[in-house]
Amino acid sequence: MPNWLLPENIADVLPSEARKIEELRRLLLDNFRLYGYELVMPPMLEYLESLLTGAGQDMSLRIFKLVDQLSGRTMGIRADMTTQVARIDAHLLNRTSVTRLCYAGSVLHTRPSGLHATREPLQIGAEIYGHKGLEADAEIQELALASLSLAGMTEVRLDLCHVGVLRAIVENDAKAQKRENELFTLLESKDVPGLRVLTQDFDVSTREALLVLPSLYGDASTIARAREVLPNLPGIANALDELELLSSQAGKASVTIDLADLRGYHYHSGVMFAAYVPGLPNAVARGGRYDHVGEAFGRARPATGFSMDLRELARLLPIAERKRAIRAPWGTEPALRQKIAELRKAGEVVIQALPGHENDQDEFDCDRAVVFENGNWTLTKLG
Ligand SMILES: N[C@@H](Cc1c[nH]c[nH+]1)C(=O)O
Repeated sequence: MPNWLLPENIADVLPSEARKIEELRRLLLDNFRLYGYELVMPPMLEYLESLLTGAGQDMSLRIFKLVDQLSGRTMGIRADMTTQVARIDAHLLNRTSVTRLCYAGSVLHTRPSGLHATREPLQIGAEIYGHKGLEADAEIQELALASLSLAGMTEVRLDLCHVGVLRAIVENDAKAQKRENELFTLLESKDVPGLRVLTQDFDVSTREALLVLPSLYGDASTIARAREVLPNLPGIANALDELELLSSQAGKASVTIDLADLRGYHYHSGVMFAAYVPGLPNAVARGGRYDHVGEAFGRARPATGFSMDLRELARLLPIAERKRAIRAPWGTEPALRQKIAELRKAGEVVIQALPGHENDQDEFDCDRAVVFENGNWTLTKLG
């Protein structure tokens, strides 16, 4: 095998793509800042226990593991930055007020999350800690949609669901409680025959509610349908109220309610959303409430947030136009160097041609040049 081959679902990012990704990263982080989010940079790897704290069991399967030569302990490479940021909020910042944090960095997945998905997403996201009301969820939803709009996505579908519905159904039935994880898996894949088998000895009302969940899918009117067919439990009513409010605040995005869509990491505790755009089978952004992660770190803090993969998002954007640039000769003469410095200070790309490579500026469109004319270095247009 040639030694320049990369592992499956791992890829280099070449110049034009890298530029799109980087421009998007700056645009989104700058926008997060306008909403008051502070940037944090958690480490690429940590002790495994810490990465697993508060995260669902599926997280362990997603994490690459290695041994720390200094401590002999097992370390993991992060598969998701959200729980790392929750750790920062819980332990390092120790604030009692509302804290808004954002981040951007590579994560690694042992397996790709979709057919053509990369195993090294470039995750960018924002999280709010310290507010348990729906207002924080609404802000996160707005920020996620604003981010997609900034990235040029005009057609967005927002799938909303709520862990509270399943939790309320299951809490009522001791047998169902013991099988909660299996229920999650079957509901995620909408495996109704599997659900029928698993729920055989559950309470009749629990069973009926669980079997109807996969069919509670569709536009916002699904909420009214759910109120009719699901048991009248306070947890369910509350979850449906929350979904109703958020679906009314989705702006131009088209809203779909899917009460069985509990995909993603199993740390979410309330409303969850996934955003889809044409051309991408996997969700382009995911988010939701996860109030118990901070608790697992020893400091209960309500939390909600969203994240997305910049690589996936950038793939959907048109190829960036070649940037205009200025060609300059290579030289050490002070007047030439000063002219070049001035142009760069003014934001121009100036590429000094190395001797013998005068026409090698693939990435750039050199439409001007610095030339020596009448005793001065001046700028001239190239035809
Ligand atoms: N990190 C989660 C989404 C999320 C961010 N904050 C809360 N939820 C994911 O990638 O699925």
